Amino acid sequence: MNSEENSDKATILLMGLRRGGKSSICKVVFHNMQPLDTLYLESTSNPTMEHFSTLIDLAVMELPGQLNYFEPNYDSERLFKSVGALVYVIDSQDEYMNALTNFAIIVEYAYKVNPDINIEVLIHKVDGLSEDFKVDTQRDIMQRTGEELLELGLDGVQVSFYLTSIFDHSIYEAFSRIVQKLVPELPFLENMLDNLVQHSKIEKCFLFDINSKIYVSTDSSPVDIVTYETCAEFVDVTIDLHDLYKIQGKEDALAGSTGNKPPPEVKGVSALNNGVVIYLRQMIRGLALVALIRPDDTDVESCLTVVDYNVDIFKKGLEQVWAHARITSPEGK
Ligand SMILES: Nc1nc2c(ncn2[C@@H]2O[C@H](COP(=O)(O)OP(=O)(O)OP(=O)(O)O)[C@@H](O)[C@H]2O)c(=O)[nH]1
Repeated sequence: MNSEENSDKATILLMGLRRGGKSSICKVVFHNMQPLDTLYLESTSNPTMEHFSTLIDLAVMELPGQLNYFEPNYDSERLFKSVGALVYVIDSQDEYMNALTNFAIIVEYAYKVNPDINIEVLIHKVDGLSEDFKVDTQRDIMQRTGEELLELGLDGVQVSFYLTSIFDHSIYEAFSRIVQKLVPELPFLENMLDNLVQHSKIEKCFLFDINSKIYVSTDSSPVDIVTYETCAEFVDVTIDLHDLYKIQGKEDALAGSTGNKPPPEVKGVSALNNGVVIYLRQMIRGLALVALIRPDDTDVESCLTVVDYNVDIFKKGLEQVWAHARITSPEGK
């Protein structure tokens, strides 16, 4: 593991006991694998590291459940020092007492070598639990974790908990919040989005990473999971449609008819049946802005003209702020 390579990246460390769901989470969120296909994933035996670039250069490292991080020839200190967030996956469908003890030991060590580390717990595979049982499990895990940490004298450590499953949007929502904590420009971005919302009859907007459907920022109004799902699905639909035209574009290029025109910007607008208009525009660095617009008594055309104008300004703002920011991913994702 080359820590020089990732020292300037926001690194997320994914840990947990065997079969907890770590590889599945990586494959589904970052590689668009269908959730059911994860049933056949082999157990991971070596640490794996993946790099992604959105607004920040992000690395996600998965440590296999059977690895002993504290054996002398494993450089855990260097590892934990270079990490922005420790994400610990707990299988909620399994007996989790061992996981909680293991988690507390890891937190004790991680916090000692890196007090700035964000500690996040995914109470995972909740698709198998009834609504009541979900709440009980969350309460039980939070309480027991608190007790374990208290015993180690770590009661001041902040831990965030998320209920997740790869079979719905909860895993994307959790990762969005985890990644956002690692974006230093977040308050500034939120401010820009709030400005956009105020001046454009927008109800809610998200800045999505197109590949993973993680949102790297949103305006400051609360996020409702249904709204997030609608917007994430609209990203998929718009990109699929755009890809159809991309093939057409390639054919035109072969026929020599497109010249040196830049590729067309991805854009999509659609009316939902509750009077809301959903709007998508491609931004920089593989991002897309998705907004829910409520035109009310204004006519839709003039409302969209204003939105277009304001989104242009927002995009220029993003370009200026990130013009000198480095992007290192060779794949340019
Ligand atoms: N029901 C349900 N099953 C899941 C979920 N996420 C993962 N699984 C299943 O859990 C099993 C183990 O998943 P892995 O991703 O291989 O677990 P891991 O933590 O990477 O395991 P190791 O590589 O052994 O450390 C697989 O059969 C997945 O299909 C989930 O959200 N819900």
